[in-house]
Amino acid sequence: MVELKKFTREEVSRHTAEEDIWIIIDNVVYDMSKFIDMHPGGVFPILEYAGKDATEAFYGMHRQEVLLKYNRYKIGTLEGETAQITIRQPGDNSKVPYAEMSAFLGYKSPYYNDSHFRYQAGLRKICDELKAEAQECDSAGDRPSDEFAKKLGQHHLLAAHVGPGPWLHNIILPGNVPGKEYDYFHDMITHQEFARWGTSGLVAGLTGGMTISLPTILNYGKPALKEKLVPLLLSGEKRMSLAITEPYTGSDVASIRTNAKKVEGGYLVNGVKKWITTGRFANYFATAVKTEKGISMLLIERQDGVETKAIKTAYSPSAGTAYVTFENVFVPDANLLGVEDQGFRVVLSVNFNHERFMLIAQSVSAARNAVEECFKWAMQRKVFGKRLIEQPVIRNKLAKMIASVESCQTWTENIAYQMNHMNYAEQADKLAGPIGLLKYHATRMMHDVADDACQIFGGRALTKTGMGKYIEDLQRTYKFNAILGGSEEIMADLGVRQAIKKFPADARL
Ligand code: HEM
Repeated sequence: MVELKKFTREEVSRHTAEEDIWIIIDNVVYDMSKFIDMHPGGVFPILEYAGKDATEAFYGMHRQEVLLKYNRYKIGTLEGETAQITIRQPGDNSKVPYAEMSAFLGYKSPYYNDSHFRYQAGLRKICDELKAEAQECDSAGDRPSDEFAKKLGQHHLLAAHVGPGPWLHNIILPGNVPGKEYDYFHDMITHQEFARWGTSGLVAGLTGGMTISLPTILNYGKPALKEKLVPLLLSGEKRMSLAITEPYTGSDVASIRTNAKKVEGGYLVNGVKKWITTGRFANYFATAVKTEKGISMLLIERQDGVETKAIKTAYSPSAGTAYVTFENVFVPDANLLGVEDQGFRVVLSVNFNHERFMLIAQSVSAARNAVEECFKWAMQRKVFGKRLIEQPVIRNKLAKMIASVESCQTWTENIAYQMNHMNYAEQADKLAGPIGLLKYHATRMMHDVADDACQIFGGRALTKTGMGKYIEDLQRTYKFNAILGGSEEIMADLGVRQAIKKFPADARL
């Protein structure tokens, strides 16, 4: 590594002309001469700090990542002074209180073992390294590239999104974790780490559609279909969507109108599907159709007669949310998933418990990220000569945010523990209600956290780049988790109805 030059503060103070302008941030000296005319904040703010220490002013207006991006203007460090501010490196866990799950901040936990810690550390590094690319794609609204999807595939992270199961058994996951060890705590960590990107649209587009649709092939696909498609989907070479909802019907699967007419060797499908995540760029659609005596599930490959149109939603077009039209599309018998007219079973294999668990983990993580953002901002932002954190109203908002995030995390961990120790049938019997209630609670929590975080960040929470960019994403997109995978009202009602079923007939006040 090249040793940086050492300067005294007095030496820096002599570089104040526009064509020869130096500034100090922490213990580092930057030469702004070539950058000043390109500075997005204009020439004047930099001129004001010419030759001076701009640390406090800089951190009042920029995220730390700006320094990493413009590292090339660094020319030296201050003689005899050490850094007071740590520059976060890819893979680092935060040391800010409540910014990580407590077990990852040195607190005791009955749940986590070495495999979970190793996995989180390995995954954090990968996610941090891919973060800038993910954020660029999400804000441009682009289709996540094949190269990007394949990077996830190479680390087996598409397979990890689907949850614990045999598809992970012969692979090694980040942190050198054998896939066989992958349990619902690893799974929770997967969804939490990806949520830290603050790109809910892109994550939905890259992983969401596949996570909820692939189980239909894994559980009900014919062996030849499975053998051919699963490797392509888990490596990121192909994309897949679940196509159930229609303009006429959301959760009410029985009322779908997309129709499959039996013809020789297969089916002829006609109909429309709406709100299909990943649909705009999916190669395959696990599609609910009406057949002669019931609902069936067909795997439809993109071909002539399949049209996908983007639906403009509040989150990034990278989600690939689509309106899908099937017009006289021939689907061979080999692509029937499960048994004709018994598609409900296949729909159930999508495992709504797992989908909801994923949404819960993402919600808690996005809210926890907001806690860290707000805590840092409140500590460094000065208004009327005082740091924000010195205002009791700000501390009160932070307290509410922290308490609600921690309570949701603790409940999520309890659910993960139950999922680890119950088979599918027991989970379906005992956990549908609690998971429904937790999803309802987690997204209500997100609503409150997004609201408080916005008030703490002010106008910056309404700005897509800069200091408040994560808060802006949270407040614009948190409603997706409150609606997708079962709306809050349905989740809350499901929780209580399940509890009523288990209410003892002999219980009285
Ligand atoms: C290494 C030195 C610096 C670099 C690389 C840099 C870079 C940037 C960048 C990339 C932005 C756009 C940020 C965004 O959208 O979030 C920005 C905005 C800005 N910068 Fe700097 N900057 C530097 C130093 C300074 C200093 C010393 C000041 C003095 C106070 C300053 C004041 C501003 C202001 C006022 C804005 C606009 C902020 C806003 O819209 O809220 N910058 N700077």
